Amino acid sequence: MENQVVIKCGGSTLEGLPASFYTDIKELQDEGTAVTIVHGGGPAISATLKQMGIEPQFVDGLRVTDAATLQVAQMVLIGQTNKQIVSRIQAAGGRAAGISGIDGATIQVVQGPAHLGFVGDIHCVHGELIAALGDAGFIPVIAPLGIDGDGQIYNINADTAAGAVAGAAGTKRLIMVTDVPGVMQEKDGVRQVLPELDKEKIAELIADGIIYGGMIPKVRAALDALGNNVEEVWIINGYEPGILKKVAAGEAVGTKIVKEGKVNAQ
Ligand SMILES: Nc1ncnc2c1ncn2[C@@H]1O[C@H](COP(=O)(O)OP(=O)(O)O)[C@@H](O)[C@H]1O
Ligand SMILES: CC(=O)N[C@@H](CCC(=O)OP(=O)(O)O)C(=O)O
Repeated sequence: MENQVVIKCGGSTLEGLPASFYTDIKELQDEGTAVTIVHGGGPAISATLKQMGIEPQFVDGLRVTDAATLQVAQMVLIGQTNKQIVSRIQAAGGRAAGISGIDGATIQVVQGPAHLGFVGDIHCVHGELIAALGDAGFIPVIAPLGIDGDGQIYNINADTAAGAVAGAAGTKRLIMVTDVPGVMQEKDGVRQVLPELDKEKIAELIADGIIYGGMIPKVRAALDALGNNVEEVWIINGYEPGILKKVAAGEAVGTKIVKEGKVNAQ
């Protein structure tokens, strides 16, 4: 299909996404857009870790992943979150198939920085399994785990995974669905959405602590995707009814991440 979109569903939103969100995904597919979903599940992983008496730890929005944490991440991402999304798309009348980046070595990684433990740096994306599912009429739903050349499994931030999948597939649009209306900054005492951001502005906002935590991997993955020929990256709020259709129609919603020097005056 000509028209491709990767939609990253953040774990922050999964419990609260309206049924219409999944109907919109099905309709986009019906209208001829090849939709691939990459999902997170950070809050659910953290909740399970806490139930087990393990305190979650993050560095710049990335989870420090020891062997026990990796097991929990696999259990939650594959066993819980992935199937939740697949079942909701199917309840909306669509057909979806859940995999993780482990299957078909779809997301090939190497060990990332040692202090993060089993967190993979993406080496390459093998898109054959995603393409095969799409060609057979299924919406691929991908959990953010990867595998190295020795068969070791790694945890991957879902924003990073989505950016890499979009870049490898030559996708036009990457839509990051989260629980806030976009990247926000306080202006005149009011928190406002920044409609456009480029690399320079993002670096400034991270340095000033205005972009922090889980928003850091999101904006970094957005910039990486633009560097890999993805044309448009959006950060939007999944709770807003009809938001996917608004993006598809080119309406100005959320924050659009643009290539360096292309930011419009605000
Ligand atoms: N400048 C910012 N504007 C909006 N949200 C921000 C900003 N900086 C950090 N955040 C945080 O990033 C969160 C979204 O990232 P994350 O929790 O990882 O969500 P997701 O699970 O959707 O990936 C927001 O809920 C907010 O707490
Ligand atoms: C390495 C790393 O941070 N992995 C993430 C994977 C899930 C994720 O990214 O979920 P969200 O999109 O909901 O944040 C984690 O363990 O939380």
